[in-house]
Amino acid sequence: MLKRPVLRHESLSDKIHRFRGVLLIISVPLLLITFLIVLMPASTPSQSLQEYRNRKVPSDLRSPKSYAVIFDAGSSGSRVHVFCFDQHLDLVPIGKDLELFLQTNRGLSEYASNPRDAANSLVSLLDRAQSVVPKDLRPKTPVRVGATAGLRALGGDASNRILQAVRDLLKHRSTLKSEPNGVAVIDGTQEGSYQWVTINYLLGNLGKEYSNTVGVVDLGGGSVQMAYAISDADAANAPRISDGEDTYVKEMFLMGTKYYLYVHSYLHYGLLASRAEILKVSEDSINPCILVGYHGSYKYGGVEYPASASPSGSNVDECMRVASNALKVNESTCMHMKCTFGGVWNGGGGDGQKNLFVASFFFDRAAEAGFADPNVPIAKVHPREFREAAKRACETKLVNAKAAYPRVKEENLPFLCMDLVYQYTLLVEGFGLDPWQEITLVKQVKYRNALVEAAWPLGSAIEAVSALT
Ligand SMILES: O=c1[nH]cnc2c1ncn2[C@@H]1O[C@H](COP(=O)(O)OP(=O)(O)O)[C@@H](O)[C@H]1O
Ligand SMILES: [Ca+2]
Repeated sequence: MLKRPVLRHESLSDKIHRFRGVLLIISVPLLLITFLIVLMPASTPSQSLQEYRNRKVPSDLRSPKSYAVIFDAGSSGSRVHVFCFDQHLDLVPIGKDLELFLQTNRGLSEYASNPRDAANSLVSLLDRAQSVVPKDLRPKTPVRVGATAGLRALGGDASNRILQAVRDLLKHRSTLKSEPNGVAVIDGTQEGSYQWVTINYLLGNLGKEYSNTVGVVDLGGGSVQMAYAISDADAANAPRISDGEDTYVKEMFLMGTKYYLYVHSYLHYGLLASRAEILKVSEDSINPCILVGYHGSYKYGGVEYPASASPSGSNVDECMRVASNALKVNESTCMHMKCTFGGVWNGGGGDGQKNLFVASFFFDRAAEAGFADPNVPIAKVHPREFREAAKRACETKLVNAKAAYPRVKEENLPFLCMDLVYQYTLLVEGFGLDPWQEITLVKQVKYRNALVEAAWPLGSAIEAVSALT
């Protein structure tokens, strides 16, 4: 035991001399720890997921449950997902469901000139999300806000001011744990790879060989992503990219397995953005994709495009020609072995792409057009069904459209032929799929007898939670 110091003035060197034994005992382990920290490689989030699954953490050292709150600030609406994981990184119920999922139908980018209103549009989602996380776990529960194509396209100052207002909101209105870069525009590559993780996690594919995983396509309002696992050899031969471009191949460690993911996101080619691209390439305001009887305009990203039907009505073949021009399928030069569209490498295909899970607007429009059952979360279809449905829609007059398509929202009716043609053209001419190949349209995936949204936030939650230990 240390002796009580006597009350007298000692010089620093006297003190060091007197406590040299203690100092030696303390400094040796400290030096050792410092040495280890310096030598340890910085772990990436995906590495930590592998470590998380492989490491045995004594259960008394960690709370048995970890929550994650993920906001998806999409171009056409904001959503919040709350997940709860056990120690094995399996989802456990929150109430009677496996996730809390809520949404608004106005994206943050629609409040471009008013960052405070943008942030306030998340208040009700935040309050509900926070209320399902037990109070004592809130300060340990990561909260992320990932903004996608809407803020990506808005860019610059306006986007930064909105993100800052959202950070302020989280700080003042919640006790959840903010991460340093937790409120941000996520890049398309991240969005695509999270979507791949979500679907393959829910299907129980993580940890299997790459050839037993499924590929994903996610058609949002502003952008569309494709992601699938490729072989080591294909990854090694992937085209080099120049500065400023997104890399094509992302390396991920998941459940003890290393994957090479081919990922690409096409900004301006989401379903709502594509309407603007299609209207831009038709010579005048007359467009062969618009239902006869419509004379008006289409507003996207703060710009208004004149949009009117041709007197002879919409026509599936002519509309396909315009859609194909909008995709620049044949126009741009392909510098790689094979391209999708716009000069983008196609990833080489292979086993990781043979099974495709196609999400978001593909499912919605197929259900609205009547060839996917809206009450079942998954539908197996063929790309040609989009063309067949398009043909029927293109032949419909606007006056009859409401009765023929009761599920379609009023504002989308004039564009139904355009949307279905675009979806077919994107799959077949853009991504090069065989019109007769079976694909799976997916809204939700069944996981332990409950349904979970087939969207990227779960992939982000898995990453956030695995980085906690
Ligand atoms: O959690 C989800 N579950 C099911 N569908 C979703 C979810 N999140 C987004 N979607 C689909 O994506 C469409 C809109 O895309 P979003 O607004 O996210 O555009 P973005 O991804 O281009 O930013 C929605 O209409 C819906 O079909
Ligand atoms: Ca989205």
